[in-house]
Amino acid sequence: MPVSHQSNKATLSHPSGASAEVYLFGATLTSWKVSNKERIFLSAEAVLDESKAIRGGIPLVFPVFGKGKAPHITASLPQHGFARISRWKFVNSSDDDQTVTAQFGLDHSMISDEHRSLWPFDFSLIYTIKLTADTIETHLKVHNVGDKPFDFNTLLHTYFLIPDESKVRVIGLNGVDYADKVLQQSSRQDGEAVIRGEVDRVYANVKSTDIDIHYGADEQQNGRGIKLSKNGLNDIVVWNPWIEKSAGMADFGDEEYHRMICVEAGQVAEFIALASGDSWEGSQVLSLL
Ligand SMILES: O=P(O)(O)OC[C@H]1O[C@H](O)[C@H](O)[C@@H](O)[C@@H]1O
Repeated sequence: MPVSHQSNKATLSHPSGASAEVYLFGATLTSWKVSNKERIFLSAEAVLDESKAIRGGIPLVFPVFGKGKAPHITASLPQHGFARISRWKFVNSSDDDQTVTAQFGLDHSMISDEHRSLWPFDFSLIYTIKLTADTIETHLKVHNVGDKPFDFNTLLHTYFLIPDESKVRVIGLNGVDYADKVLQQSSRQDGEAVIRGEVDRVYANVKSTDIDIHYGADEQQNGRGIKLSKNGLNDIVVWNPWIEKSAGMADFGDEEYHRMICVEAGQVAEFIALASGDSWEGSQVLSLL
């Protein structure tokens, strides 16, 4: 079966051997394997019992990035919103010669009463995952099905599994202005982004559609890296928690920062306003470099 189900997750299997795993909790993609190698980081300490957001994979940020700021209505929502901590439903699957597709859905009737009272809008999200022999696409559609407009942020918070954080290079951000959340200042990227300490940056309006994550280590064994191609998503967040933040996270191993980098495509620098009846779409395709 190209798409098989357990009570809490779906597995996509491509005839080439590529595969992906998606938990209904958050519609969090937790694994993407190509050539028998895992490409996505999932913490060994991740909590998978639906009591908190999954640490790793591709958590879906919606409708707010980080903590919302008063007086905006998202101010009382949990960090990164409710989509990643809500149970989605499986919508359907299909496959043809090239592609295995699975769709997941979340709407206002499915979130907790608390979240619905804090964010009282009628919305529908459709998350489509398309797996080919050597790529994976994750596509989000947001539909305002109510009679009031709403604002939202969204982000595909992708954790990449990398061989060595000290060697990774993120290319495609040169000359882009970013908010540095560690130094609490604005800067402009000069050349490639690297990890030499805690990094938490929001790059706004990234013109390049392609962001290349070069592993820079053991190419023979690991491959060169991953290309992230974004569509309809303006911003890129780069995050590595480094030593102290890692030690402070219960669901993240102290040394795991060596083996991950988050490069996250989304709409977070500004809210998107969605009028009644309107919809919005954004996606990314991951491929091997
Ligand atoms: O710990 P979480 O709520 O999952 O957030 C993890 C990280 O997400 C993003 O990358 C933010 O820019 C970071 O500031 C945040 O620490």
